[in-house]
Amino acid sequence: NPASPVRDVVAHAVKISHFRTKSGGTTSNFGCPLRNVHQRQRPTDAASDRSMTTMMTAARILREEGFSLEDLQSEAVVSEFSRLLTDLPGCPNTTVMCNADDRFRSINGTCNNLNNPTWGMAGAAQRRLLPAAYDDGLNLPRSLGIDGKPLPFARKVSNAVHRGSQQLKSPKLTLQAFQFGQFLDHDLIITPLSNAVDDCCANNDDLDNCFNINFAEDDPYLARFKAGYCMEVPRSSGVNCKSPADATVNQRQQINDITSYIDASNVYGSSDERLSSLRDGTTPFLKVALGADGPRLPNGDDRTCRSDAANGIHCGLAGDVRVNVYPTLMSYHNVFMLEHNRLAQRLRRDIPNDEEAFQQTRKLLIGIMQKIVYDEFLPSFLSPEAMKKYQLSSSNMYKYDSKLDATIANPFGIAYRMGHSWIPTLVSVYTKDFKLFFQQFLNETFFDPTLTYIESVNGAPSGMKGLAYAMSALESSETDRTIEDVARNTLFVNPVADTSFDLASLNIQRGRDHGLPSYNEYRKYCGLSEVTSWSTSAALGGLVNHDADAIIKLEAAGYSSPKDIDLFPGALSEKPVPGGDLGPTMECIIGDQFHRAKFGDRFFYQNRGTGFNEAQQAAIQKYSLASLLCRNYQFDKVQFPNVFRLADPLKRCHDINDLDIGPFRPSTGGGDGGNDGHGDRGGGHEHHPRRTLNDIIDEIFEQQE
Ligand code: HEM
Ligand SMILES: [Ca+2]
Repeated sequence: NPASPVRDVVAHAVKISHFRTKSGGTTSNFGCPLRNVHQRQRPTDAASDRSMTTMMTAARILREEGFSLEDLQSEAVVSEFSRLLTDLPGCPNTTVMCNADDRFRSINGTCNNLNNPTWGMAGAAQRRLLPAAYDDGLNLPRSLGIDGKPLPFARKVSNAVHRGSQQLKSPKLTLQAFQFGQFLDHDLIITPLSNAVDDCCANNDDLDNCFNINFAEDDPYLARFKAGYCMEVPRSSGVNCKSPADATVNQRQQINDITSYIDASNVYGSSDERLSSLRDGTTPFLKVALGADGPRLPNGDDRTCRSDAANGIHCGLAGDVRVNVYPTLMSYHNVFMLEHNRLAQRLRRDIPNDEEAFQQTRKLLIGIMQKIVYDEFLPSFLSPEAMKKYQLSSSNMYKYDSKLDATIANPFGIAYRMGHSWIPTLVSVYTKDFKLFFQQFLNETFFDPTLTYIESVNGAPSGMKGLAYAMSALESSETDRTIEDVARNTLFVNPVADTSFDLASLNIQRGRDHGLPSYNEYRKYCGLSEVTSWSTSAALGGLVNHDADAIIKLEAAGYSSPKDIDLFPGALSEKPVPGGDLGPTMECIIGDQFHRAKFGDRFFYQNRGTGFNEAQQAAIQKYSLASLLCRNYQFDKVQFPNVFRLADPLKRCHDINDLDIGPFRPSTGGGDGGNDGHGDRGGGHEHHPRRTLNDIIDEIFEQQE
């Protein structure tokens, strides 16, 4: 009877675990660079991570004692774990109560799907497309190939596949695509890291919590990565759950800490607490700080970036915790926050109730974000075939499908890192007429908001705006398997500690950490041919999706079988689908996720009941990111209608219409005549005798124009 030794065994494991992790828990800023990126949102997480470790240790002991994987799924074992380990992170429970009449989406994504209220919520386990391929079937990272030989080191794959000619420019995409791409990612997913141990390099063998990238040989490109160097990689936090792909097995699943819907959670946060830290009291506005060049993102905790408070350089605060990672990302957070306040200023005149005005503004901004994603961003790099297959264009008929789970797919979190290929070598600040003002190596600016503080004096652009001008003046890096050395060799470089990171290696390692099966398995999942041979003739014959060079590089990476290739390097090496920038496996994983984020979102802007009516939809569809940038950052001219497309002509902002706010007014439903882009700014105080900080800032803003 497998139940009888359970108590003893689990108790034993608990003891071992407490001994091992007694020092764990707190994270200090700039200790572990990756923890700074993936900052946790809940204070109790370290305890949950330790309980998870205990459970996994106990599971291993049980297996050594002859328990099968199936025994471990038994009610007796599962309930004993939950009894002893009160902090054991649970799978999302399904007892959330919903009100079907709620007019606005919840802040944490619950109750979007009324039959499955936890779908897409913040804190949900990521959705698997295929059963996990953990070494032990439960928890340990995928480290072995199909013949049982170890997979090549992630860094070795990175050197062979992702290193290449630097600074090749995309012939199609402006740098706006790169930055909006990351900003959008930060609306969709953040995978929290295990906090069970503080120092992963000192706990290299603790595979429950750490999966460092180790070097057994001299690295050919950087002395820093010498034999024995440990690139510190905490594992993603685990929850012990069943996945939809393999509903019979409880196994380690990864979490998404933010809402999976495109709901501007990067602007508003994914919890009430975060929203209330961002909102200006109970007014319809978001908080701002008063910068030298007008309102800007409010100040956050100065320990969350390389701040310099003595010189007025502060970290920013936004809906997503990664706002400070990189200055142009911050510039995007900033412009969407400003847009919220601009729209709120216009809407509040007709909506006297502050809460209603806030929610209506939020809903409108989300609609605008969705329009930009589906009609501007995705078609700038997905093939027409994928756009059609996944019905991504707003011109497709819309019908909400309550059977579609929009929860982020685990492999999407790896595949969508294709945007790392767009990362440029330099971060630039340009003037309004697209002349270079300042340039710096991108990796020198990580976690450093200084560039956003450049003041607009003596011909200088303001920092937030100048970063945005540069993104229209420049190209993204070419969409290919090459990742610039600023991210591949010197990501988060620390010359004092003599440490550095490689983003490509991390993407590969993270896929193995999550137990993602090989690239070949995803090809099969997507209905594509298998990768069966290294021979270039076979690659060119049977595998028309590969360029010959790619297959040689993948072989040189040291995989013993082509069936072992990891998802990220394999899918990023594919030959693009005609008319698009990505190969068929990327398009399959990314296309399906965006299909779900559209048709599986009950509050999608095109869903008439809960979204917008026809006139409102039409107004949103006429608006554009180009116009939004014009209004808030006072561009002179910008690519129009699609800022992501290099080929689109530069149009003067003066000639680009503002959003027609008329259809969003509750009573009139008529046009507002505000299409000159200026007409609707002033005089918004009649209905609101109390002047908010935003009113004052707005006045300053208007005086400057
Ligand atoms: C300055 C540019 C960028 C830097 C420095 C950067 C850095 C990072 C880092 C350090 C991680 C975590 C890696 C790990 O621990 O596994 C990450 C994750 C990720 N990145 Fe980037 N990235 C950048 C741009 C982009 C872009 C342009 C995109 C997409 C268009 C993107 C998509 C993603 C995605 C989807 C993840 C996974 C997020 C999660 O699950 O938590 N990133 N990035
Ligand atoms: Ca979201």
